[in-house]
Amino acid sequence: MSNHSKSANPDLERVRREIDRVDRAMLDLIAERLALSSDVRKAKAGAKLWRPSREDSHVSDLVEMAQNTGTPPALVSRIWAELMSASISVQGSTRLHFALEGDTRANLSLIRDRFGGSLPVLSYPTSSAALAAAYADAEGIAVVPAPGGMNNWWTSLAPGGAMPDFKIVASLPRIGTDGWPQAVAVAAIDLDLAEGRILCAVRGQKGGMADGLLRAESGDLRLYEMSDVEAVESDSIIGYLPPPVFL
Ligand SMILES: C=C(O[C@@H]1C=C(C(=O)O)C=C[C@H]1O)C(=O)O
Repeated sequence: MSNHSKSANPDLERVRREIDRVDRAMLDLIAERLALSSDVRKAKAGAKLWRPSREDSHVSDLVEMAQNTGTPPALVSRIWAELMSASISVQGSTRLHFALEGDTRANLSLIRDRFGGSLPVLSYPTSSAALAAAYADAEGIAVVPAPGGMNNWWTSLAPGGAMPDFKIVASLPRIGTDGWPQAVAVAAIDLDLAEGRILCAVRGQKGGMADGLLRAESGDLRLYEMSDVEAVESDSIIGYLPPPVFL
């Protein structure tokens, strides 16, 4: 395209050429990153493609590195959400199955912030429908409202429930909150327990769990957030949320 301001504003032209140079370099780096993802796929050989704990700790490291340059954490999280989902979509057929109450537009933007725009998104009227669809899908991820209040779907993850190998594995939003998330992602993934929040479902503990933060209850089941893995019965663990990344 011709540019009439070319000679009129040499400073602007110079800066634009610099931006073009940076963008070309980024394009090459993106291609290089996507190519590495195909190598990861081969190396994984049958294991689950999506590793939320790797993604969250990676974004957390990047946010820390970006502190020196003033790049906003939310931007780092969103850009890498796009890059990582793109690499998963290159790798396989991961799909998101969501049921979120309230404003559809706000819910979709919550999902986009965590998963980017590359993965197929299917919506369902209820959390249990979204969970069932994700459960029946080999690489499915359910996105449902965080446990608490009327949200009792988590009881099916508890011992004796219908989906004992399903686990709560990620918080939405990923960053900007130190409290309980708005929504969580649930998938059949082995947990990598680290310095985060361990979620346990226990039955009939009337007195509560020492050091546990009660997050939800339904019938005689209670969901506690624990910080000490040593204090937890391993078969009560129904999820793990990474340490929050602050804005
Ligand atoms: C590439 C991998 O697979 C997925 C994609 C990632 C990425 O693009 O950085 C990170 C974690 C996984 O969800 C990996 O496990 O490293």
